[in-house]
Amino acid sequence: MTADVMIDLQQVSKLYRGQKTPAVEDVSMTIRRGEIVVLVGPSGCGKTTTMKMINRLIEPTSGRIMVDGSDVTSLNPTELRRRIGYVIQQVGLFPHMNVATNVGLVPKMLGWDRKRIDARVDELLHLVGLEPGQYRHRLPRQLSGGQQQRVGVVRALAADPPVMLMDEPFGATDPLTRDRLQNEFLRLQEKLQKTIVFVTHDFDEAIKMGSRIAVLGDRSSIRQFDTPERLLSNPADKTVAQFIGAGASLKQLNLRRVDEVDWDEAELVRLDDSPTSALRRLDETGEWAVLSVDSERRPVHWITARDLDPHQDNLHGIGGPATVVEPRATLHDALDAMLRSSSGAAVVIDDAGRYRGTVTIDRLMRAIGEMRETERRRDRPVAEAPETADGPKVAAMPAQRRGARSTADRETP
Ligand SMILES: Nc1ncnc2c1ncn2[C@@H]1O[C@H](COP(=O)(O)OP(=O)(O)OP(=O)(O)O)[C@@H](O)[C@H]1O
Repeated sequence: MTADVMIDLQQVSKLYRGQKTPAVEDVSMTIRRGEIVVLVGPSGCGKTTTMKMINRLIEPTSGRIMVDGSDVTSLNPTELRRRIGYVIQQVGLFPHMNVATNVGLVPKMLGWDRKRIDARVDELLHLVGLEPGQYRHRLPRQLSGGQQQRVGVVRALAADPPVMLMDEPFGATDPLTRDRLQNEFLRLQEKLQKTIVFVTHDFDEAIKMGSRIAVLGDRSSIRQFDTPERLLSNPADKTVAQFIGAGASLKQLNLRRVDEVDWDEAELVRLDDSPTSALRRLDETGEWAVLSVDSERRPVHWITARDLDPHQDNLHGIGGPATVVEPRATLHDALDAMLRSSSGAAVVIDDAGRYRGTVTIDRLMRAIGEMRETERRRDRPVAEAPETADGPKVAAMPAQRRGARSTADRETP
């Protein structure tokens, strides 16, 4: 096993007691350090069984699983917990324990002293935007679903394991919260560089989260194991293509992020400004709307000439809502935000919610046009589109985006 490989499944099978056919049959897969590998496939195909064999929640019937060079069957439970964090959809927080106790559970089992555990808990809560003073003593039922999920994620990170297993970790949350949690997690991952196995039913989520995606068929057979870009552009067979579904080109909106396209500047007005001055700004600039911001420069409303009444004193409560996205959100998220505000623009904000720029529908259309053009170029004969040894070049995909991803790592068995 090379140093680059973190998890190695070697001809792994699982036959549950009393069953005639195995749930997982002869699966081999290598997962590299620092990548997020997503397992997707139809219900019952064996995703969860495959994942749970990695931390021995399920014992394989045959085959071998290596994690960071050690056979998992040789590791004792404490060692397994130290090396592998685990996050599940149902969160699995203990309801009678407060947030701090839940998060500190694994460090406590590992024998850390109180002070070290407390410091680690606070550090982790900060990391996911839960102010320790406010949240460490709350019980899980005193948190929203999204907050519970955040606590579930940091609990798995508590002992800083190099490997994380995540089983539909954001599945139980509403779409908006899910988007936010996904973005937050990707931001965390940029810093933490964990090796992650992630199970989901949702192909869009797979595209968004995965450095590579394994599309599984019956008994966890690997139909294709590839980068999201290559899965979308070169599905290995009809079944994979069907699974990806229609609109592969549009799905690529899940691959590009807001900070990879140019932003525009909105005309900003302050809430205390007068409607007359806002009208003047609209006239002078020829813009269809101005954006009101509060005293912290946080966006509030898009205001058009029609919204303005010169008899009012200020701009409080005037206009339609401005929907916002973070720089690491996908263009798909940005499109969602545009549609929700019907303003034709998503406002980009920083960590503190302050205005940074806008992504307009025109920019988005241009980005889609570029993606289409890249696809067309890719489909042309070799003489026109230079190919790598392993397949066609994915020219327009920014290579710096996710460290572990490369276009030359097709691994279709
Ligand atoms: N404890 C068990 N005993 C017997 N059969 C089981 C057991 N657990 C799972 N199975 C069977 O093994 C197969 C794979 O199950 P698994 O939960 O791994 O699939 P999955 O792809 O994760 O499904 P889903 O997406 O619906 O969660 C299924 O046919 C399931 O019925």
